[in-house]
Amino acid sequence: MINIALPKGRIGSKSYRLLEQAGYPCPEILEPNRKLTFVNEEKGVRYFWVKPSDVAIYVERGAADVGVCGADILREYEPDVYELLDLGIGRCRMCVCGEKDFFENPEKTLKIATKFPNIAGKYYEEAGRDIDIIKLNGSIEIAPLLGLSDIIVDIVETGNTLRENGLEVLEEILPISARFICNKVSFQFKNKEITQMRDKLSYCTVQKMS
Ligand SMILES: Nc1ncnc2c1ncn2[C@@H]1O[C@H](COP(=O)(O)OP(=O)(O)OP(=O)(O)O)[C@@H](O)[C@H]1O
Ligand SMILES: O=P(O)(O)OC[C@H]1O[C@H](OP(=O)(O)OP(=O)(O)O)[C@H](O)[C@@H]1O
Repeated sequence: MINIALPKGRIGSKSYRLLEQAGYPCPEILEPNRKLTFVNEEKGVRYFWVKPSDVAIYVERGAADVGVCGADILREYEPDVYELLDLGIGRCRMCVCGEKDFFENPEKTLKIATKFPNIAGKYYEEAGRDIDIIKLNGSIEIAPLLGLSDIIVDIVETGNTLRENGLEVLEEILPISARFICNKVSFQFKNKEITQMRDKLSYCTVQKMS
């Protein structure tokens, strides 16, 4: 049995559809609901729906063999897992954003609000910039408007949230998409099944792009 952790939320249904196309359906799953685990005995898979930021924890600790996780989470928490495939869904960008007329004073500590302190910290560390990171859990775009921070480091997809709040992208840090990840021990002991799943997913991903 292969245990698969899927993220609830934005990329949840898309991830499941890909797995379904790859030949791993669970008849009971229509949309994520209050039941959080689903088994398809015939195909030998068990799905779990968990918080997007928890997928990597389940996989790293072996509670799930494989999972679908955004590259933002992987770069932020750096879990000890294998990244087997870029699934090409959940595309967005990690960016530095600020007010349109933002002027950076290099003499002053730069205040940065973000959900991603590790990504933001590393980015500015490389530039040798003196920074103060303010960790928030959501509605990051409000921080510069209220003077809590000078800028933000956050995910940008359509850019609508930035526009609606009078902000813009100042710099792009990294492109993001969902990845198929795998527990290191499972990759050794369930190698045949997991490799087969990766290959079938890869085929579906390529088909989707062409
Ligand atoms: N506009 C977007 N905003 C945030 N994440 C996005 C966006 N577009 C794609 N993603 C991807 O979708 C993943 C899941 O995002 P989602 O918004 O469902 O969860 P979340 O609200 O960030 O998680 P949590 O509930 O744990 O706070 C992200 O990790 C990212 O890789
Ligand atoms: O470019 P866009 O398409 O507007 O998407 C980007 C927005 O979506 C995410 O927030 P989310 O909706 O997850 O809410 P949050 O404020 O609770 O993080 C992200 O943090 C941005 O605020």
